[in-house]
Amino acid sequence: MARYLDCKEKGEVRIFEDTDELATDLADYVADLSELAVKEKGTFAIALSGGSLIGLMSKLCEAPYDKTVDWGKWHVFWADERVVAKTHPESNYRLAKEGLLSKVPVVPGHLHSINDSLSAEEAADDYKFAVRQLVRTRIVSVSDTSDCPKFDLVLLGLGSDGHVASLFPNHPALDEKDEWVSYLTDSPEPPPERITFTLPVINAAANVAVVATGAGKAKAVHLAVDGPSQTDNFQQPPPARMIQPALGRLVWFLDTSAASKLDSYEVTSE
Ligand SMILES: O=C1O[C@H](COP(=O)(O)O)[C@@H](O)[C@H](O)[C@H]1O
Repeated sequence: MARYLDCKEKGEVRIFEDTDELATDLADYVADLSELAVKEKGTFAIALSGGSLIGLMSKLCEAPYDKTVDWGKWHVFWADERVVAKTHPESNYRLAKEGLLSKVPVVPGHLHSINDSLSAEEAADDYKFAVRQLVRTRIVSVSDTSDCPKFDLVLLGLGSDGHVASLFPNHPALDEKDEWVSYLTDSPEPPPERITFTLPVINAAANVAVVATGAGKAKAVHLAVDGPSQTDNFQQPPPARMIQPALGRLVWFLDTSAASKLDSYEVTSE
């Protein structure tokens, strides 16, 4: 049975007994947002991350979602990508293609992956240009408060160091205020070359979900949701704590292990 915790500042926190229950709720959540966006504007612009998130989305390939989701209206982006060939084992595109996108009828031309023949810097510029074209043609909405794209949903994983997308603790990419896409050549986790949506873009989304499972993520979840204490001595809040959609809705999907160090929420329903 899932527990739902609510906090005005840090969004809704959903805690599940196991990853199977989490995956079922996550599939419902994505399918509902897809239906709403398609009804309202004719497309669903979703940004995926890599890592364990993709395995947790696998129920979307199964009944009823394989038939009920309007896959033809999906436009898929990557919140972060490793600057490697699309066939490389570290490619987030490859992970999503193999684990999800090759199993559902998404239109191949609606998969907005990076140009993997460019350098990290060029790939970031190129991706920003590609997103800009899709904002111009209204495939992706525009934020009500800035010139940023407003994705219908940005799905994020969470690193045990608190990173989201490829926004790592104390990295200068976290300070980016103007660019939509940043590049890294010094990622603390391999591979070193990556591109990532910046905080202004993630925080302009209509919906952001952070998905984390396992005890290895518990400290990062606590620091992101409850916030660091003074004794934690952080130069800067962990990246996941900086996910604060301006007008959008933030939902955390956690299993009990990842939620086990949370301290500051009151259970509102069961
Ligand atoms: O490097 C990355 O890590 C995060 C977290 O991955 P996980 O396997 O620990 O869930 C992921 O969200 C991000 O997209 C990826 O590039």
